[in-house]
Amino acid sequence: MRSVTFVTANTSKLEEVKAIASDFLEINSVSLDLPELQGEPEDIARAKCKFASNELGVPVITEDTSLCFNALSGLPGPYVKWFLSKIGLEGLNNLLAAYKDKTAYAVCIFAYSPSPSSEPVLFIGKTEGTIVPSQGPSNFGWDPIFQPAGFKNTYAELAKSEKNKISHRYKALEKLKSFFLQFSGTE
Ligand SMILES: O=c1nc[nH]c2c1ncn2[C@H]1C[C@H](O)[C@@H](COP(=O)(O)OP(=O)(O)OP(=O)(O)O)O1
Ligand SMILES: [Mg+2]
Repeated sequence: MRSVTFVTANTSKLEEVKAIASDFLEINSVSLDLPELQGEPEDIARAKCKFASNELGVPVITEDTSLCFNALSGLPGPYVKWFLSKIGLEGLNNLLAAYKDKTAYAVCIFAYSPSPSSEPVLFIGKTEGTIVPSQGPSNFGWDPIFQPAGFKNTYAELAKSEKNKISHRYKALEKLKSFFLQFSGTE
């Protein structure tokens, strides 16, 4: 089985990635607080991966997650971590108070780099949903306020196994899986 190092400081991410990808990937993990640019999510994801690759010199994957509100043209997007830590789940809800449109989408961008000299390859997964008042356990980020389309529950209220079948992270990892299967045995 292919082995990669997932570089992240977020243990909830690591847990989900292991649950979703362990059948096709041997995942080592390193916790580094990777610098994150400002800009488009793809550029942030690429830069994060390059930094990790240069630091470690082994095949790495990194991941950057955005939560995008349609009424706000995609904000807070990749900056949701800072919004969450400053204004919390209620503050995120309040950002939409002036708008009828409460729809949002979660985006996960995995980046893979086999070596420091390689350009990272990106795998993007997106799940549509709605922003709702906090419901369910506050174990992982903005899970209690994101209700995926077609569900009556938030990510936080779904069983982990259910979230992992429909999530932005799952969809991105499916693409990573196809890529690794296509190139199995080569780099
Ligand atoms: O499925 C998710 N469900 C709920 N919340 C989530 C999810 N996935 C990421 N999150 C949170 C974590 C952080 O507040 C922000 C993304 O920021 P992001 O930079 O990608 O994550 P991070 O800094 O925690 O870890 P890392 O070391 O991999 O950069 O959204
Ligand atoms: Mg981060």
